[in-house]
Amino acid sequence: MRGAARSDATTNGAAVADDQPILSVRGVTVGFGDKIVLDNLDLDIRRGEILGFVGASGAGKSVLLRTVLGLNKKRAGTIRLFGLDVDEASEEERLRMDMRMGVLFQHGALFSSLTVLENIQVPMREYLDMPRSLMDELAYLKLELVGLPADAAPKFPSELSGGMIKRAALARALALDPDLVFLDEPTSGLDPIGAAEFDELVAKLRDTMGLTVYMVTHDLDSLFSVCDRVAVLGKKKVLVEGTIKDMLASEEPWVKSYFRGKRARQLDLAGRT
Ligand SMILES: Nc1ncnc2c1ncn2[C@@H]1O[C@H](COP(=O)(O)OP(=O)(O)OP(=O)(O)O)[C@@H](O)[C@H]1O
Repeated sequence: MRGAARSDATTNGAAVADDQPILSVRGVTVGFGDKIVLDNLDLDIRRGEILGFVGASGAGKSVLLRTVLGLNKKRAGTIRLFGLDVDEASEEERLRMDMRMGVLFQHGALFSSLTVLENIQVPMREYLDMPRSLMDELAYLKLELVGLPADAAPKFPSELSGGMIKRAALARALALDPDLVFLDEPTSGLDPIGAAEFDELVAKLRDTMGLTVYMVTHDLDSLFSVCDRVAVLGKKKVLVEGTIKDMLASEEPWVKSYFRGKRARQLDLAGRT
């Protein structure tokens, strides 16, 4: 793991030791009506790692993400974030947890009626009470962090390329200096060069800021180039988890066809490990 390990004097009073998962999901069941989407699912994310989360379309990757973020209700199980059980957290603790997480959603990445600068400032306005000039200064720093020029600040999302939109959305996800970021299909819709550049940026941020990254992706290149570990969702659970080498060695049918199937062979990914 390349990420910077550090002990965690947290702002919510819950100390997470370096070797403890930053996110721990145990026995989580989620359903809608009589349809069970996730059944008794377990998952851990370790501090400083980039975890790639994959699975067939409709397997429930977004449902799990939304459940972790508190946007979907679970029927059973526990979710611990930063060492705290989310169900036992006080309102104030929950707020502080929220401030330590950044999210880049697959769709609706930016508010179309706000400029890039205003988009980045949305979480600042929501959670922090600071003067406008300081917010501007911080937002420009975030722009620089994600490799966007300062002249992107006054632009509206419709004036940006797909790659710039992803970067601006990442800048917004980083607005509050989170410890943990969730990226839902961050490279979808980007050309291969744009996608590779975005992957490099994510790895650089993890290395320099010690970020922990939970990345939902279908992008085999991302999985091979930046993810430390991969978790595969199937049959309503995490079917297999481990390194890319573990994925390449797995005989689980979906994992085998995904990582050693035609597309993977075309990309000659196995040769890169
Ligand atoms: N609010 C909801 N109400 C009812 N069913 C839902 C709801 N949200 C998700 N589902 C269902 O849960 C299942 C899993 O959906 P989800 O969006 O998590 O899949 P996914 O793995 O993220 O797929 P993709 O890779 O295509 O984005 C789907 O069958 C979906 O229709």
